[in-house]
Amino acid sequence: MITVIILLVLTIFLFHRFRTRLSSSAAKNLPPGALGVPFIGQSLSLLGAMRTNTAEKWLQKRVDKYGPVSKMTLFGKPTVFIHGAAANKAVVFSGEEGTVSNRQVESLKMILGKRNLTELSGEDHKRVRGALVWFLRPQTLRSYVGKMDGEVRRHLNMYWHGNNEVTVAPLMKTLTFDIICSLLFGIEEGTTRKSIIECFKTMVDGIWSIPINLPFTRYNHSLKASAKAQQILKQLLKDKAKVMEEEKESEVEENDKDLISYLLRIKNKDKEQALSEEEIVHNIILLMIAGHDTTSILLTLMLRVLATNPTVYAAVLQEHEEIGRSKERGEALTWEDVSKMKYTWRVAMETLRLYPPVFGGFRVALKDIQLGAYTIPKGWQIFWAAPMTHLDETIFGDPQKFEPSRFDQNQTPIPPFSFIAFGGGPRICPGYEFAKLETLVTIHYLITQFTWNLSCSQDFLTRDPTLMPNKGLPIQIFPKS
Ligand code: HEM
Repeated sequence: MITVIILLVLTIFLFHRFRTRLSSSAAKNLPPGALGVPFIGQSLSLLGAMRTNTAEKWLQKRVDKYGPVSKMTLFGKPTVFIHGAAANKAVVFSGEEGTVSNRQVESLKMILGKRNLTELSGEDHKRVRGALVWFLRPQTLRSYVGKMDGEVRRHLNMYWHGNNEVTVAPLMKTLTFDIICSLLFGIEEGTTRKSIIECFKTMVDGIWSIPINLPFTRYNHSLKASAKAQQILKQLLKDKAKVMEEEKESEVEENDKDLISYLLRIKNKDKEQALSEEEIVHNIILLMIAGHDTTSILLTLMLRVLATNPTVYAAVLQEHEEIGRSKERGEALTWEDVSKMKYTWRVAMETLRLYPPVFGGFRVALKDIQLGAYTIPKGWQIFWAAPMTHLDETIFGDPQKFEPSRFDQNQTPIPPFSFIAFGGGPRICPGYEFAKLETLVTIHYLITQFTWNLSCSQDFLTRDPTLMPNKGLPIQIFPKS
């Protein structure tokens, strides 16, 4: 009974807020499309389509009916959906201060924490992003290749060798989570890592959900998991700060610093800690989610592509066998070895074109924006979706064909604002180089140590909320001698 009353009051309140906001936009030339039931609008229908991996078709229907710009209601907010390179340029890639800002769905903000990078704008965004980008740049990553190499080999010895069949998706999640924990945060194997992993599994579940905080909702479970993860991370920060206090500056080896120590150490011009404790914790959570739930999907889908495309498999294998021949047995890969894996990276990019792990994202209009004949009113949410542009046959001819040569820089370059698996503009993914290194090192050891066959006859993709083969991609594996 109490639940019903709460829901009723919530609905009346939201309906009122929604009506007030809409009436101020009435005079403008709004894009076509219906806003639907207040607050809910098209959210459930889109979420349903995502779960059955038919969201592209769902959006294509809108594009066919209304054109590339249309309005709807998503996750409680009036929203304009945009499609195509021109709209991507105007919104996703727009660096113009004061026109658009990033906007994540309410559930993401509350689960990741309100000081996470995707919620910050202006100077705050530059300050925090600058700190993360410094740590994720190639010059810093170079010194991590050996450690990453060690993590991948340890993982294969623990979870792959000695088995005839494995399920790829959960293993790739474990691997990428372990790499992030160890390389970025200095959280090595043990109880802290285990408790954090458990929290993250639950957190991810509620990220794209309707933000109704009642005991039975996914959103509620995710919020609780987030609170627990934040507690663990705050304690970790305290422990690191204590160690740093005791450490003499001369003992701080540049390469031994993990991202947390680095973030605790950087100072602003007044010689105060540049990032608050809350900002560090919220951004560790962001990096853990953004960094492992994306690359793990890419790796899973690459294994699927390699299992079903013998020509691509043979070319990738050749590239890695050549690199392997120049190494002593057991010798770790170097930055130079990884930079030779050009064809493999094209295969990764083509995989991301067809199956972008991040379906799309949100921005918010900071003032009225004119897009073609339509106005996007100030305060409205803007929704962009990567697969729509990636499957546009005017940009990528024969778009369903798997063709890594599209990403060969010596051939015709990809038109600007058309490949958006990593987003674009001032928000473009800062983890690109990290993801690239991790993907290439992992594929090297997988393809030189194993062959594999898909063992699930009815294999298809779902999005719940992230892209995934329905059964997690079980495969039979055969170690090479
Ligand atoms: C295949 C792997 C990955 C893909 C496809 C991917 C994709 C994306 C996309 C689409 C965005 C949104 C960009 C926008 O709004 O314009 C994003 C943002 C972000 N990604 Fe990644 N990502 C990947 C790996 C990583 C990794 C490994 C990390 C960290 C180690 C990372 C950290 C971030 C962060 C911090 C943001 C927020 C940037 C901001 O708001 O300024 N990502 N990523």
